[in-house]
Amino acid sequence: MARNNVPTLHVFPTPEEVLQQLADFFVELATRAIAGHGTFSVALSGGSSPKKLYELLASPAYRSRVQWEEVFFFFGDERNVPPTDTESNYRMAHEALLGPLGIAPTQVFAVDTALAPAEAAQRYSQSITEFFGQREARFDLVLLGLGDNSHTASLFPHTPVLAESVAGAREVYVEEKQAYRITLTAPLLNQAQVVAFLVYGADKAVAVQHVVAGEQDIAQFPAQLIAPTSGQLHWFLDDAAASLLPAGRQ
Ligand SMILES: O=C1O[C@H](COP(=O)(O)O)[C@@H](O)[C@H](O)[C@H]1O
Repeated sequence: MARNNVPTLHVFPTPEEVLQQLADFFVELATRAIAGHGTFSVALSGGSSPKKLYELLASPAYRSRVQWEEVFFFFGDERNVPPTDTESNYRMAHEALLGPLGIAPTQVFAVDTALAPAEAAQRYSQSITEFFGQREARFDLVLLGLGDNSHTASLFPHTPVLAESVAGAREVYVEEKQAYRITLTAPLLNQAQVVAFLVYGADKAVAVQHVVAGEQDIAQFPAQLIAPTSGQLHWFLDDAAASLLPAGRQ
């Protein structure tokens, strides 16, 4: 099946340049959102790629460029581990960004992994709904990464959560990890004003090719589910990750 979801690609020679451009983009979106409606809500990605972005945002060059007390942090997905575990997405974000910036706990919405996965997901959905109140749950920014198997958030290939039609958080058992995860669903991610993927490194090139330019096969390439309903979709890539995209799309 042909696909008509055309994202804006931002491709730079090195990961350092990609990180800087995405940090600038973050500042611009935060400034605009805070000027427009007083707050900036962002769903953070986990894994290893965004750590350097978070460190950059917390660095002297960036920390004074955002009104951090108006920023509210959520997580696109979480591993079913305690927040002290080295696998925890919360722990990584806390060490690289939230802690160094001294973000107040009231501004951070973490998944409660002390609960059973289904209950943790249900409570997380509820916290998101309560945060947005009467408004549609629409993050100002969703940051996403891409696994080399084309998963994003914890939307893994061939998992039942890919068929979820309700905007919220869900638990998912990921066979290849032999573990539960909690993930925001594609309908919720797609309600965002802006979705930005951050992907760098040659080991992601095949996945980028499948997701950005391949035939649609969501079961195999779940990141193809990400197509904001009325928001914008951006991919921040380095040359290596973009190297297999057709000419003219790099
Ligand atoms: O497991 C996860 O993987 C993806 C990609 O992570 P990376 O380590 O390859 O950068 C990430 O976006 C997701 O949040 C995380 O839980």
